[in-house]
Amino acid sequence: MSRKKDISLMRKTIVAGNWKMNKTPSEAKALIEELKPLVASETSDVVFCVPAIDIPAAIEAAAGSNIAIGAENMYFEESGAYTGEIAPNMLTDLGVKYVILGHSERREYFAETDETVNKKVLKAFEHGITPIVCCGETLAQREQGVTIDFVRQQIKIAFQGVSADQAKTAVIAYEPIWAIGTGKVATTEQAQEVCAAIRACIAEVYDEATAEAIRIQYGGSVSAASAPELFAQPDIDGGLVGGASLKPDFGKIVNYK
Ligand SMILES: O=C(CO)COP(=O)(O)O
Repeated sequence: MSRKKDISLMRKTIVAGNWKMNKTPSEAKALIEELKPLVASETSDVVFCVPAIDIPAAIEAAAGSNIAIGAENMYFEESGAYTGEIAPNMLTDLGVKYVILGHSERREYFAETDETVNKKVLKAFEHGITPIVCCGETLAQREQGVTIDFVRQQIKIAFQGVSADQAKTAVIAYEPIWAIGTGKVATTEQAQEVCAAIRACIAEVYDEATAEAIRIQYGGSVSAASAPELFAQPDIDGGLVGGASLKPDFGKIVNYK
């Protein structure tokens, strides 16, 4: 299914940084102060997803700017005996607006499954937090030619029980695992092909209007050099940026036009 660029213009670009396990609270404050003027933008939504312990400092440092603060993970219960976990209401209490769910590093190192990702997605919506739902294939899966089937399956499970109105507000991040932190960015064609397939999957599960509204990011070694071409693709509405989100280059990625 191919769609015209003029349709994609209706979706506002969203560029999110994923800091991963980097920066102490005081370093977070300093970095946000440094990047704040660089990421000012009228055309893109800008999100900094930071380690949970950095959230209060990040919220304070970002106050009055266009930066929204996101979390990198959360649990799917509001309270209870879940040592070490962070509840959605703890995040909203601080002013968190977004949460990354199902990042491949969480799936690989912390045993997250499509089913736990789905529970978290439902909980995020219940609490008014916009989920950034991650999906993406391994290099072996790409070489076996199963990328699209695999990603479709991840998305279908992640969105089980999510209403069309909720799905319209969600963000999906397509991050091929082989492109994360490797400097090996997917080609524009590869990224566009899978993002278009994700949008077609959303159209199948819901309807065209939902598919046209949902925002789909590409992630995996996004840089100031690769962002303009990637983000100009009809089905790519911005990026989820790791390493480059910790540097002044992030400003160039946000203001890629
Ligand atoms: O995992 C990523 C963002 O979530 C991508 O990381 P890099 O941009 O460092 O490759």
